[in-house]
Amino acid sequence: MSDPLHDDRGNRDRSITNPAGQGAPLPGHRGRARPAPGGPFLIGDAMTGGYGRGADILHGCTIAVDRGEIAVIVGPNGAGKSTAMKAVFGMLSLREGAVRLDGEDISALSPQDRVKKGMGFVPQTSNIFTSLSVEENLEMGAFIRDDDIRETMEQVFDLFPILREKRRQPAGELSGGQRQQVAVGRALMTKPKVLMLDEPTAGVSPIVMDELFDRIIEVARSGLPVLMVEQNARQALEIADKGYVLVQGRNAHTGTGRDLLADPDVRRSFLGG
Ligand SMILES: Nc1ncnc2c1ncn2[C@@H]1O[C@H](COP(=O)(O)OP(=O)(O)OP(=O)(O)O)[C@@H](O)[C@H]1O
Repeated sequence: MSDPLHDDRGNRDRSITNPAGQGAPLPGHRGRARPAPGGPFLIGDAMTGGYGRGADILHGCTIAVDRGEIAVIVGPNGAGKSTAMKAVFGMLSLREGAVRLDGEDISALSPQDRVKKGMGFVPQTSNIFTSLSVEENLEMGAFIRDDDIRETMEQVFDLFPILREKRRQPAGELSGGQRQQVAVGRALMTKPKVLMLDEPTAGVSPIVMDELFDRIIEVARSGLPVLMVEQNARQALEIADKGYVLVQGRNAHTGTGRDLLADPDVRRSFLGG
């Protein structure tokens, strides 16, 4: 049992405490997880709202992530998972509820201003520029910065070594899993304080999914909280410190990943028994 990432059943260790000396600090690194002084680090609190003038999609829905955590949002198709993420990122206006980042109410800010406040958001689709090279995509990711971005780019290449190898290739020529790495890397280029991922493993093979999850764990271990939506509920809950099951825009179940995986109700309704 010398591999720190696996337990004796071959499962990944879900704790995200940074083992001493392991790995270089990642973009947004803030050291070891500290307890939150006033509520979660990022919270979309009791959010109610929908798109434009349409009917409400979210009904008092709450999602949050704390420092040092991976929080995962799961639920059936159309449950409002992506909508909840978009609401936290400021892409739809809420009729009720609030979004707070590090204790500050940011509900009135535009998505771009939320990026400046430290949100890194990777949307589900159209999350890279296919005609630009990998390196150019990463440079575009740093658009809000006017300091030297080389160190951050090196950190992204350390996290995703294949991107260093393919840095001059058009991103559109990469495999699905590699494109997702570009998308996550782009978000990391802003040196965010929290990373939000909408279905980072959409359309990739189980092996690639596992690898992406490993990298996401590594990001979280570096001290950067990760809030993500996932279709692969069981696998995602296995790496989640906190899980939210949404149904029809409402919180149906909330708990640690482990608790939700063990909950007979959750198992029956969402995990196929
Ligand atoms: N841009 C939009 N304009 C209007 N309605 C939308 C828009 N995007 C999503 N919806 C509606 O909001 C509801 C929730 O969709 P959403 O994409 O948030 O669900 P989801 O849980 O992420 O589902 P999936 O797993 O299928 O992606 C659906 O009824 C959908 O039709």
